[in-house]
This record gives sequence, C-alpha cells and structure tokens, in this order.
Amino acid sequence: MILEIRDLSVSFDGFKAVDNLNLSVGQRELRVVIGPNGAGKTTLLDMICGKTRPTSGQILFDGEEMTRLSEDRIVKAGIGRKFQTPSVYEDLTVAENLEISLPQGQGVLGSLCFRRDARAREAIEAAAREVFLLDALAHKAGQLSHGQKQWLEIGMLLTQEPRLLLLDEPVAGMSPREREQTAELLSRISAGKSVIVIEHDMDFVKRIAHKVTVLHQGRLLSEGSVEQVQSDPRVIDVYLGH
Ligand SMILES: Nc1ncnc2c1ncn2[C@@H]1O[C@H](COP(=O)(O)OP(=O)(O)OP(=O)(O)O)[C@@H](O)[C@H]1O
Repeated sequence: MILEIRDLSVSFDGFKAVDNLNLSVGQRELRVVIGPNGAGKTTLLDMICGKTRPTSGQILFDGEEMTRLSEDRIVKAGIGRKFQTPSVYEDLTVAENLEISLPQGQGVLGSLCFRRDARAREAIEAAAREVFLLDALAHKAGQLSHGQKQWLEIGMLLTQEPRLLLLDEPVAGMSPREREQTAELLSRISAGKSVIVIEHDMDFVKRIAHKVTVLHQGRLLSEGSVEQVQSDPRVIDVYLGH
C-alpha cells in the first residue's frame, strides 16, 4: 500500500467533516472517491496534502507519517495535488509554466550548465507530450481552452515526479473529446503511479476507476468495484438514485 489512512477525523467548529475514516490505496492504483455534496471528499484530499490538519488519526505515505508535515514537505515526499480550478500562469507560455514547476535547480532560466539546460528541455517536452500539449509549448497559457489548462496543470505536477497524484474533478468543464483523452491520460499515469480522483460523472468513473470509495457525511459508506458500489442499496439511496 502506498497510502494508509487510519481513523482520520477533522472537525470544523464541532462539525465532523471527516469522521473516523479508514482507507488504503495500493501502488499503481487509480481510486475514485465519490459521494454527495458535502460528503468530505475535498476535505480528505486537503488533509492528505497537508492543507488541512486532521483533528485525529494518521496518514501514512509509503509507511511514513505525513500527518504533521508541512505542505512543502509532503510535496517533496512525493504527493502532488491538483485543485478543482486550474491555477496556471496565464501570461507565461506552456513551456514556461512547465519549467517553473520543475524540481528546484533544474530550470533553464538562470542555468549556467548546458547539459542541465538540455535535461530541463527534455523534461519540459516529455511532460507536454504526456498531456497533449507538445504543439502548444510556445502558446500563452491564457490562450488555452479550459480543458488544456487542466492538462497543463497535470503536466506541471508530473514534472515533480510524484508517486501519488490527487485530482479534484479533473474533467470539469471539458469537452467530450477532452474527457476521452483525459481518461486515456489517467490510465497511462496510473500504470506508473497511484492516483486518487474525486469525480461526479459516473460514465467517466466507469472508464477510469480500479476501485471506488463512497463517502457520505464524512464516513465511508461503501467501497469496491464500480459494479459493486453501483448496486449497493446504501449508495443508490444517498447518491446514485438522485
Ligand atoms: N474550512 C472549513 N471550515 C468549515 N467547514 C468546512 C471547511 N471545509 C469544509 N467544510 C465543511 O465540511 C463539509 C465537507 O466539505 P467538502 O468540501 O469536503 O465536501 P465534498 O464532498 O468535497 O463536496 P463537493 O462535492 O460539494 O465538493 C461541508 O459541509 C463543508 O461545508
């Protein structure tokens, strides 16, 4: 297991947004987290990446306790997070956006060493190719479609070579074609890393999920294959039946 969450809870002014949650994610697993609005999905990812501090419980990444580490340390440990709205630098090109996200010391700008320069270029091109943006390297990020911005942000995360990627509704606002490409991208990524995706679109969930976790009111409601959770009466009752 790359991620083990034990008895995790967080309260906001006495309200339990995540309540005694246990969750394990395997190596090269693509896990999808679903559940109604307010179920605690985003809060769960916020705790894994260190943005929100749990009230109690443990988050073990590759056997190491992450619970009290800073967001920076958690990124360095190998956990990358993408938020719901893309946050790319609109005035910079695709290549520049990818470059500034390279791990420290690898950037082309200010680099005096030719070989390092070439390595950085290769890393930028590899990331751009991976997220379907090789032909757009010189374009300003502000000119990209919403879906392409989402891909650029995934590319920026990939340059940091995370071992666990956390994605909050990665296909929101994407065209059908972009969704298809994103499904392909996520399958490729999960051949080498673990991925946790929050998603509402069940057709997309069916295409990508190895396993699904259903949250409701901060608790684990159901877990299993897409077919298993889709036929679970509790899931139909609180989520899929609506
Ligand atoms: N910082 C905070 N302070 C107070 N309450 C919060 C905070 N963050 C989240 N909550 C509450 O915790 C609950 C869970 O929110 P969360 O955003 O994790 O749900 P979600 O499952 O991601 O929902 P959605 O599908 O709408 O994004 C909600 O009731 C929300 O209002």
